[in-house]
Amino acid sequence: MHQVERAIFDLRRGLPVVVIAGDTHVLVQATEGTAEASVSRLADLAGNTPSLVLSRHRLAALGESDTRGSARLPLPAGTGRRRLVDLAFGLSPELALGRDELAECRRSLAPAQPADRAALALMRRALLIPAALVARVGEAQRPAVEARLAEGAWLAVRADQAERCLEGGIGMLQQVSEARIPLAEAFDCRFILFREADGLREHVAVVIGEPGKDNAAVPLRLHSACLTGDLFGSLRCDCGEQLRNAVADIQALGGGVLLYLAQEGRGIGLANKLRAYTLQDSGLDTLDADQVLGFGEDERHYGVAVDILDALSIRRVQLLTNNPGKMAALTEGGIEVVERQALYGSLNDHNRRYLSAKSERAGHLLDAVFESDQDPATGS
Ligand SMILES: Nc1nc2c(ncn2[C@@H]2O[C@H](COP(=O)(O)OP(=O)(O)OP(=O)(O)O)[C@@H](O)[C@H]2O)c(=O)[nH]1
Ligand SMILES: [Zn+2]
Repeated sequence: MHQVERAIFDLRRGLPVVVIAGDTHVLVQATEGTAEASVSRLADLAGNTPSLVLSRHRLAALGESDTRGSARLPLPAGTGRRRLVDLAFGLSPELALGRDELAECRRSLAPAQPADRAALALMRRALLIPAALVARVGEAQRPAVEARLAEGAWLAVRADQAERCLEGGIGMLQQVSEARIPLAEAFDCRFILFREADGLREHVAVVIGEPGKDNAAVPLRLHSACLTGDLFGSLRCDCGEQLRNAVADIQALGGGVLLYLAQEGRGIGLANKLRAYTLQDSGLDTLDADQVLGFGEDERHYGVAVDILDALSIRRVQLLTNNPGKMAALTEGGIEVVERQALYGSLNDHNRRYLSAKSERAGHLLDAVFESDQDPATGS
């Protein structure tokens, strides 16, 4: 997997990487941050017309609703940066491209090959827009590509390894360091830092008190990072309040654990969350905005949380959440969720639409938040 990690860095820097599937070498490059002439440059390097690999969520946003997987769209020669962005993550591709051209694009879609799926997995892991420029390397260009690999200018990764990069290195989490940190809401706290095998992401377990002493279910909060809400108190979400309430609730329950997970923006990363916010300002809700960018409604994987709980010898929990998906993920990972405790922030004019989309479309258990909102006795 070492090559895969290095490839992720190259892709984030805008360099091409070579994905090898069987006998085929495919040049892969990120779509975001591409230069005007990227498509023709890639065509020259590979000796073949590049395609754009789009996720099934982006395809759905383009009106291709019956697709089951990602697909590859051949790009006309001379496709420029603007057109690439319109196709990969533009808000109104039918306006930008025109209805007929969009229909033509949809007709020319081809099912994704292993190298294409590997390219998309790399983009996701790199927290880039999940759309990839790909070009199959022709026979004539192969020696030049191999020369660049040999001199270390480019990296090569195997498609099957790259496809697995989203799984993380299961069971390879490293417990790195820890310290006592008293918090305003809970004095007796230890912060324990865990690093994923590839060194790309770090997660923190905040252990409050001495949980699990008496074999009781451990009060547990899985909290996905939200820089804007947790740190700055953004009113667009309820994360900051939930974070502080979770610490206070765990303390009141006699101690437990809060996992602060590096899953900014439900796993799409801060750059994409900011893009999604801008899309929401033009009328989309939180799920549709992520879909325009090519993401599913929730891109988080909780394998890392299960690994941390294993490292802390926690098997039975009382989970503080409104998200049934978190309960299911823990159960699937072999953790017994004995009980759920709701955990709310408060409603305001800026987060109302966000919370109602989570409640109505993503199945989060937030009825109580909206009921109290409508209750005249509360004055809100
Ligand atoms: N993509 C995206 N992510 C968002 C948006 N608003 C908040 N988030 C992210 O959503 C995540 C919320 O995390 P949590 O509060 O742990 O999880 P949850 O799914 O709301 O579930 P519970 O709070 O446990 O009920 C954080 O990673 C935020 O950064 C948004 O509009 N778009
Ligand atoms: Zn938030």
